[in-house]
Amino acid sequence: MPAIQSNGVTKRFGDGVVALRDLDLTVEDGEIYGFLGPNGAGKSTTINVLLDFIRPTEGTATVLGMDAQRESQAIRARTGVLPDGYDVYNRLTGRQHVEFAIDSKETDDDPMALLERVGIADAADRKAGGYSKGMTQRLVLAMALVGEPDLLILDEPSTGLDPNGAREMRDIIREENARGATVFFSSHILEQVEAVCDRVGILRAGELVAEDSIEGLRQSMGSGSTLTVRMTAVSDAAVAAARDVPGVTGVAVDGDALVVSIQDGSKTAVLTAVEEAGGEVRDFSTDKASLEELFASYTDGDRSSPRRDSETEVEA
Ligand SMILES: Nc1ncnc2c1ncn2[C@@H]1O[C@H](COP(=O)(O)OP(=O)(O)OP(=O)(O)O)[C@@H](O)[C@H]1O
Repeated sequence: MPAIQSNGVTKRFGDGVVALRDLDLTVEDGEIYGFLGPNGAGKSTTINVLLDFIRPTEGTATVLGMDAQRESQAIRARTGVLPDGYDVYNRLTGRQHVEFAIDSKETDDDPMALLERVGIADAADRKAGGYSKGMTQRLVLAMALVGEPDLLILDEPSTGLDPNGAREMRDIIREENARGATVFFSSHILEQVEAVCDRVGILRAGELVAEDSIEGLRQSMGSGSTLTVRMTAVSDAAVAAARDVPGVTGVAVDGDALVVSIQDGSKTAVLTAVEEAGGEVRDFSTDKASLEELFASYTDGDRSSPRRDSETEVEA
């Protein structure tokens, strides 16, 4: 049974904004799934539908095998949520926030142990209204961890965190997953996703445009990698030989180096061809398509504007 499944979910807001368009999403039990997309792609809207904070215009979703609309309370009892822009209670302390979550979920967690885990134990008895952005994010994470949830849904979990905080967040995601939790998190910070995810889905203007492992996405994009071959001297014969290798999509000369765009698997063939053409290879290196390029290739040209259509529905 998948941990999350959406079937043809469409969400229209007023003004004809189509935030989600026929979204079919499957997150398997036990995986860490990164939900990527530029601003306005529909990530938070998806999460809000899964948690029944908003209702889809069309389609259905299940979470932990339960209907997202009809069984939302039972879902939330087994899910830890870090929502986008959670408002803390200014006059309650961090410890009181966690105690509140423990009472709501009727668990026997130790609030201090949770605050320790997210790195804000020393601020436990300060009012949360005085917390910095990153401290607030850590506090909300501590609340999400209450009760060892089966599923963690984290909306942009690294927002406001310094590099140490972002690393600690990744560690916690891995620990929770090792304990058995499924983790679904949204992000536009690509390194976060690459570092921890089993699979990623890329959302663009409310549609899932790609879904795979990072490695799988790289391969399917077909941009392969760039092979830089440093030579004693670059000859026309070496350039021609490299160009003739199947899988080579481009060859440029940069000083004493050949810069060859290749599909995965063509590297050895290029080196052999260059040497057979009389070239002397001093050394070589490969650069994979960067994650930034990968992301841009799926989302370019539509950073913020969702599609619009003529049908409108005003959100209650
Ligand atoms: N309550 C609402 N009323 C009207 N439009 C909305 C509402 N909530 C979201 N939208 C619109 O739906 C689209 C998707 O927004 P959403 O917040 O889901 O994107 P996101 O991928 O989470 O973006 P970000 O990375 O900026 O948080 C946007 O165009 C947004 O303006």
